[in-house]
Amino acid sequence: MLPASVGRTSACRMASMAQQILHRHVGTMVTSEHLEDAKPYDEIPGPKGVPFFGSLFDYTGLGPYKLDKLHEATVDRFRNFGPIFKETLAGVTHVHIIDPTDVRELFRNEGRSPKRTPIDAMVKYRRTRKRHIGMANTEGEEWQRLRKPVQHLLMKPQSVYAYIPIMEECADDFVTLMKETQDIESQEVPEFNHKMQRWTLESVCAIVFDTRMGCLNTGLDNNPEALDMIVSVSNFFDSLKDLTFSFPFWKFGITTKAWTKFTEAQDYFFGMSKKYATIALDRMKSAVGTSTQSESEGTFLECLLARRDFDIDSLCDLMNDLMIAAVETTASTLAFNLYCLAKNPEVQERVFQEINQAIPPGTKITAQSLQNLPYLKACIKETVRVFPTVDGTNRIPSREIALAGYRIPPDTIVRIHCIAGLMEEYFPSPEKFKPERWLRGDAECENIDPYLILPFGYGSRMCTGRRMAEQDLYIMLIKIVQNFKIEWHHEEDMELIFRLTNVPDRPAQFRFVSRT
Ligand code: HEM
Repeated sequence: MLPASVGRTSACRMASMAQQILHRHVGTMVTSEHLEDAKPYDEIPGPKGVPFFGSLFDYTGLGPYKLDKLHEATVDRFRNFGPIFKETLAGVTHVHIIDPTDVRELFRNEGRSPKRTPIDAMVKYRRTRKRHIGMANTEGEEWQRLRKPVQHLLMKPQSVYAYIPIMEECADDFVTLMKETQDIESQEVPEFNHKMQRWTLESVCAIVFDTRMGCLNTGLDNNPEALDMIVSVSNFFDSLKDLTFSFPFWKFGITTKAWTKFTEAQDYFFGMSKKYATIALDRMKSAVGTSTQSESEGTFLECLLARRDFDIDSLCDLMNDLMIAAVETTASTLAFNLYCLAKNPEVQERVFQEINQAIPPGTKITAQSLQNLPYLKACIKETVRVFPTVDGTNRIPSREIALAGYRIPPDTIVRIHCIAGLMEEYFPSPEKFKPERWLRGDAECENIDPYLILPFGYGSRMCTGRRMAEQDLYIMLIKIVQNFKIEWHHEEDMELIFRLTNVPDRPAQFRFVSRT
């Protein structure tokens, strides 16, 4: 189930890397306090490359790697160069780290307003529309201002529990859609990848837009708004990929087909956000005096609208950012989870038994019942280890620090990888799908370094949607496992490919055998 390159390196290179890792854990730990002992930045190893382009050609047909198998290339780079390497691609240099000691050190030095690289195409689009570049792309005090209210509404467990009923409603509708569209003979659900995206879109909009869009209705033709939203989301991701992986004409103001698609999709999102924000605002105005209007009571949208420090356009951009960040990541994570359950029937059976006990058929999901699903949660963790939907994040330290024994000057882009779980140098028997290792009390669990696998990033700038995504996944998996036995009846395994995030490399055509 693991990518082919894992475990392919020579024994000699692996032994040397294992030695380095061991030395770094038990030997003198180089931290920023040890800056004076650290080697110069220029000595950080890495591929040589050519002027300006760097090692870009390694990822084209001319080189050893494939861009859509970026995680394999990165594993190989770490094996060749050790736990830190430096690489230039098209004029931009990144330092890459993987060792938890270095990851901890970097986050320890990230300061109150951690800096991360923005998505340039989104910044350009927002600037052409004379709007704010958005929380995920901004930094400093402005980032803090935008993040604070969202943090409160999306990261506090109590706030996220309040979304359980609406998430359950969406998950029930998704199962109904599956049943209505399932092919009787093959028991597959046609276009299942696309349907999973419709589910995440419906669920995130139900919370952020405060409305049920109807993306899970069978007869979408009668719902042009939902249809346009689905098409716009898909156009947005396709065009963002085109803009990222081809020559950036858009940076020079040249309009291409991809740029037009990209801007039209976002104009559509903005229009929709404005429509639903206005509806909520009108509702709040007409309710003045009859209900509480506060920053902590009401729906997600009402709480944000009640704040005086948010103008309506910034709020709409924030709604779009949340929707964009949620759709593909959560849908791919669901696909990989279903795949792991299908490939490991005994694990699936244990999940089924646990769900049956915690949430007997016919009962509603509650915050309390979600506490009683340790094995399901361990399964999700194990799936994310094997299939990291987001392969990492980055930070740009504002002062000089030392990582892996090298000096890192301020403003260097340091990429933190989330693929250590695929490497035997860091993770025991990585080829085994073993949720048990994440169960509290398990000897292996106690030894997993908390900085080894950070699928949602870390610190004050970690994923704002983490709790929401996890809760949505628990609920969706509960519903699917309650209703179906999931089977993978194809000869070939599912793998991940890089498309900005890591997504399944093939249609997620499972066989769903009804349990009723
Ligand atoms: C399985 C699903 C998801 C994964 C794996 C994921 C992963 C990530 C990661 C790795 C980051 C970077 C964090 C860092 O730099 O430390 C991030 C940022 C972010 N995510 Fe997620 N995410 C997921 C779902 C969601 C959802 C559902 C939402 C919204 C409802 C969301 C909203 C955001 C936002 C707004 C940021 C930028 C935060 C900031 O810059 O302050 N994500 N996500």
